[in-house]
Amino acid sequence: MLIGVPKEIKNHEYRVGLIPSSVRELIHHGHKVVVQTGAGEGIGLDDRAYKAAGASIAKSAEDVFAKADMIVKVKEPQPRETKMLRKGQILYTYLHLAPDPVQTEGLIKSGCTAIAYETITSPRGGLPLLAPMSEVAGRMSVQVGAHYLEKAQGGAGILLGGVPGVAPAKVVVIGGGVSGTNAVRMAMGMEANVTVIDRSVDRLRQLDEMFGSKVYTCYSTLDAIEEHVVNADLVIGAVLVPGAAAPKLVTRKMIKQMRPGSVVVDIAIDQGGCFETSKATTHADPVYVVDGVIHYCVANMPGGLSRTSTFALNNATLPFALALADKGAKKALADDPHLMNGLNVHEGKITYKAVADDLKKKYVPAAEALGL
Ligand SMILES: NC(=O)C1=CN([C@@H]2O[C@H](COP(=O)(O)OP(=O)(O)OC[C@H]3O[C@@H](n4cnc5c(N)ncnc54)[C@H](O)[C@@H]3O)[C@@H](O)[C@H]2O)C=CC1
Ligand SMILES: CC(=O)C(=O)O
Ligand SMILES: [Mg+2]
Repeated sequence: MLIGVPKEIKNHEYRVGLIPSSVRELIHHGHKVVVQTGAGEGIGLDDRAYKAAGASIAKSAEDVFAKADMIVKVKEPQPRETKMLRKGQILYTYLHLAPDPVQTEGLIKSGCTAIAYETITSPRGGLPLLAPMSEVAGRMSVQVGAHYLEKAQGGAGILLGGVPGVAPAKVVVIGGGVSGTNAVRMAMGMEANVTVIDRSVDRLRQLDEMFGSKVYTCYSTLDAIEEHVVNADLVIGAVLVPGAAAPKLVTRKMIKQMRPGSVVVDIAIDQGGCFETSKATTHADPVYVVDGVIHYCVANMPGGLSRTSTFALNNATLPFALALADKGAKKALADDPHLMNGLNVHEGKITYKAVADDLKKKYVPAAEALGL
């Protein structure tokens, strides 16, 4: 199979779909790889490194999309990329379709086979291709939250950990999954006062065992969210209902009651966000203020730590890239129900139920769409 890697074009996105060592693995399996010139240069992976791994270098994204049987990317295709996709071509990348009718329509029209990293599952549970980026985003959320709490950034001028004799900041993490747990870990490390809210008691029990008495665990109800959010200095939104648009758990009224100069970081923004006041921002212009509260809603946070993130992502994506290349989409999907859960759109049909439901579109089960 010919595998193509275009340069990412989303704002300040320097991650790349395949690193040279992944290219080498694919070539070792008998495949060919074409990489757009400069695709990895933002993170120190230049064309020479790709050539040394056995890839050929293409001058443009058009070349890559025209030649490749499978496109391996990081972010959802931008409109000018979607236009280059075609029937029979595999697109393997993050998609986040539920809050994005325009992209979904583009993928339907293209006829391509679109496999979303974020809905592939694991026999051990969880979302193994989302997890590494959730780890990055969760850890980063506390770093950016601390930054925007600084006075010069518009924040309240509060140090997360306080100092002896001065109380630490109150950090509230909503959603205690992968990103939430990593946020908790960092906030604890900075000695903040940390509360984590989840709707899964099992998850709260695990967090309690993991972190002990230094973290307050709280069951997710409207009352609990309101009580903790209005008193917080930093709120991190980290919920997920896989594939579906994020529930709006924090209302505008709650935001209004927070102290001015407090900060909210909506990690869940790629699924539409869990604050009523959230709208997606970019690394170039990451924050805005609503009712005195700073909102950080960057939809590709790991893009800001692009080198670490690219290597972490490749560790998770490579096994499935190899399966897709070795067997072709249909057989690879048929052989592995967890990869099959990644199929979101195939030949014009939406094959992921939560996406179809959220967009009020027709759902066709993946096996049926593939003719299995
Ligand atoms: N902005 C960015 O750059 C990035 C965003 N993400 C996004 O972060 C979000 C979270 O991802 P993960 O941590 O991997 O998900 P996860 O599935 O590991 O954790 C989600 C948690 O949310 C909880 N939850 C669901 N509904 C809830 C509710 N009503 N109240 C409280 N808790 C609730 C679940 O019980 C679960 O523990 C996803 O939307 C993901 O796409 C991930 C990486 C980067
Ligand atoms: C998960 C995701 O959307 C990202 O890493 O950009
Ligand atoms: Mg505890």
